[in-house]
Amino acid sequence: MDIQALIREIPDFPKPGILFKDITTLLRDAGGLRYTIDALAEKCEHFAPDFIIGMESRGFIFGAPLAYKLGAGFIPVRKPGKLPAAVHSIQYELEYGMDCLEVHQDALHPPDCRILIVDDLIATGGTAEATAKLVQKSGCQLVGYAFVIELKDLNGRKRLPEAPIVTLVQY
Ligand SMILES: O=P(O)(O)OC[C@H]1O[C@H](OP(=O)(O)OP(=O)(O)O)[C@H](O)[C@@H]1O
Ligand SMILES: Nc1ncnc2[nH]cnc12
Repeated sequence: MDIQALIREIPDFPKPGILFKDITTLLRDAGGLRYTIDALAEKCEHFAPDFIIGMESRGFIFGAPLAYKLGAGFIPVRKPGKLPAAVHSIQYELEYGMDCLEVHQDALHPPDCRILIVDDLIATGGTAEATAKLVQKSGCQLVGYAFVIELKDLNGRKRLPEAPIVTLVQY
């Protein structure tokens, strides 16, 4: 299936010069959504993750159903002030600004568990890099990354700590 045809492009959002890849048009297409989750599952099965870690908010949309399909648990990484228990925090740079991510301190265990990072899109790689640092700090095994979309010109994959990267659509 051509899922690229279901991803809408919006120029100058949220700032001038950014060509925004809008996944809402993919998500509302039942066949497109199912295909996307199934394709991610097929490409990620061999990672045999114990947990998928997904970043707020678009990482939740793909991370949770992928965890369900792979028989893994799901760990949310959230924007500041949203998680109720003690957190680890990390600051990171976006294609269009700075942000911070948090994860529950007691979520990443046992120390030898296998973690797959999942998000909708990799641009500069800042979000995934920050999440990888949270995983590595915990001592858990980072087994891979999976993204629906990769913006190749931004070279995000160069910033990621060593682990295989799966992407479905490249621009
Ligand atoms: O590779 P990067 O340059 O870090 O950019 C990619 C990140 O940017 C977007 O999230 P955003 O922070 O816009 O939040 P959202 O998911 O809540 O829309 C996207 O969902 C990725 O998480
Ligand atoms: N160009 C882009 N489109 C959609 N989400 C993004 N996150 C970072 N850059 C983005």
